[in-house]
Amino acid sequence: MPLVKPTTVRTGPGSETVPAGRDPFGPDSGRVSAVAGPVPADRAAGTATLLEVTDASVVLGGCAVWSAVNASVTEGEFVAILGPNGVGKSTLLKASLGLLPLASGRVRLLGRAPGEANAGVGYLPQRRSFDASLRVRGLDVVRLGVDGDRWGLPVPGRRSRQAAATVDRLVDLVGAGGYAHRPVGQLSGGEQQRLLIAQALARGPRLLMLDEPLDSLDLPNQAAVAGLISRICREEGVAVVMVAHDVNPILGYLDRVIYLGQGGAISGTPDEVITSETLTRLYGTPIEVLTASDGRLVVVGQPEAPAHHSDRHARS
Ligand SMILES: Nc1ncnc2c1ncn2[C@@H]1O[C@H](COP(=O)(O)OP(=O)(O)OP(=O)(O)O)[C@@H](O)[C@H]1O
Repeated sequence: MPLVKPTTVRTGPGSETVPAGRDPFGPDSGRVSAVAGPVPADRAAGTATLLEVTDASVVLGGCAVWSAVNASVTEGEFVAILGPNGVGKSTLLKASLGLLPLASGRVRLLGRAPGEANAGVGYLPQRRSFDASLRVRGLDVVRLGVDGDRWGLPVPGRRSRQAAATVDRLVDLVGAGGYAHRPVGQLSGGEQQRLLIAQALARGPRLLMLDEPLDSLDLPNQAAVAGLISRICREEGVAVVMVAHDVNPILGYLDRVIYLGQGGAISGTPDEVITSETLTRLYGTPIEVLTASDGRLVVVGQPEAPAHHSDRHARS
């Protein structure tokens, strides 16, 4: 029987999306300005359920990736999806977005069926990087998030100015002003990641879904990008669901974690979930969680992914 501890589901006032072409942070947007100060406490700590996964399962290539998963994300929360390689962390994001089908159960994203509300979600897929020879500027990468759906067609003057202003605000927000004019292929991994986060914020999403945004960054850059994501969550009121291999760079910022194991998931606060007892129960094998002298958590004995999942990235 899968080990699943359903998360608390709080209900709220439903959802809305920002129509394409409107400045997502403009005065009529209902959104918090990308350069404004902290959001009011009631907005940052809202009660609307943005993502609700109920008794869900996904089957890929004839094999169950996970089943009977329950999880939720509430407005303003910072939630990490954790677990070993191949356990289905990216699959949970993709199924939530309607990019992969559910075999059973239900997902509601911003109060709607998967795929119906994606304009209100900023999604950063796994392992995006730019070829070193790419001459496109960082600014243009962010701009693609604002009006990339127009496939290069010219936009009227006022909308073009609005889009440029939005790009400027987003570049400031992620601290990329010093290098956004340079070709993106020449930027460091951390700089590229900041620009991609700005792109994901371009439509003024209520929810950011980030798939291993700290992957392949060095420790100082992991800390800096983790701090940036937390600031976006707290100050802009954008909920964050982030897939991570290592919880340590984000541990101090997290409201909750969803820990995936073979057959199910457990969610709760990091203190509740990342314990020897809970992970041993999830994996059905002895797991030890050790705390290093600097406060970092080390999970010992975590099982590897099932063998049939070894070619996962080739097919996703
Ligand atoms: N399109 C697909 N067809 C068949 N199997 C797939 C497909 N996409 C993913 N899988 C399998 O589903 C499993 C879960 O993949 P997923 O990428 O979600 O894992 P993950 O936990 O995010 O892994 P990692 O930590 O390595 O990124 C993988 O082992 C993979 O082999």
